[in-house]
Amino acid sequence: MPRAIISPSVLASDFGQLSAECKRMIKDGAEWLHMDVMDGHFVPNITMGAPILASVHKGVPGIFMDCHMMVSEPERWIDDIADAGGAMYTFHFEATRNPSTVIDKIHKRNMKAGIAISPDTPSTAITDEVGQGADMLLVMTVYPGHGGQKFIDRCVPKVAELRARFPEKDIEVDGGVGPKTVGVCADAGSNVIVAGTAIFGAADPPAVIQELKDAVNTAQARPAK
Ligand SMILES: O=C(CO)[C@@H](O)[C@H](O)COP(=O)(O)O
Repeated sequence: MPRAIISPSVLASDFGQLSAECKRMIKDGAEWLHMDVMDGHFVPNITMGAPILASVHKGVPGIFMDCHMMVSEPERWIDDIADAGGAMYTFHFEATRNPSTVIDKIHKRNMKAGIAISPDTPSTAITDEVGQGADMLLVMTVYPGHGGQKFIDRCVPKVAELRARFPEKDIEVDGGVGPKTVGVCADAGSNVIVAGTAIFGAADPPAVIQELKDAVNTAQARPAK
């Protein structure tokens, strides 16, 4: 089973202090930083693009930028994000007709490729071929576009379905995930946990990061049913 990874969503952070907040998260125990790139078209919100990512990459040595591309034309930004230092490029299944082509292009730029599904997309939309070609599968547990939303429970069985088909892949969950909801995600087989509000809004962020990691490690240590 892949290792536990906590990827704080910087959407909930103080954008003016982005590099400092990313540095703090790494010090507090985060493996990755989840960078929410929104284009105002695929989702009803605009956040940041390659120039900001490049600046964060420069200011935070060793950062693994887990770039969640909530954009309409995922192929269009691959070069820019690679040049900015992106490590993982996760695009939405709903935004392309050629997921395998997008995955190939991401790999050609030496980034890991993730494919995301929104709450209304079934996990079975990700074929065995597409899933095997990707490095990570992202199950959105809120509708993409904003931080601070309520976790949607009905998305959890999709994690289990994907874990059964892809035992070696990273499976990420994102949206409304925190100490109260991480357990069901980890039990279903998710090992990459994105949390924004739950970490950035906490009185003790390192404790929350540890709690999320423990939930994944505990679920993985349980004997298979
Ligand atoms: O991409 C998104 C939402 O579109 C997520 O990354 C959220 O930003 C996570 O924030 P919380 O739900 O944990 O506050």
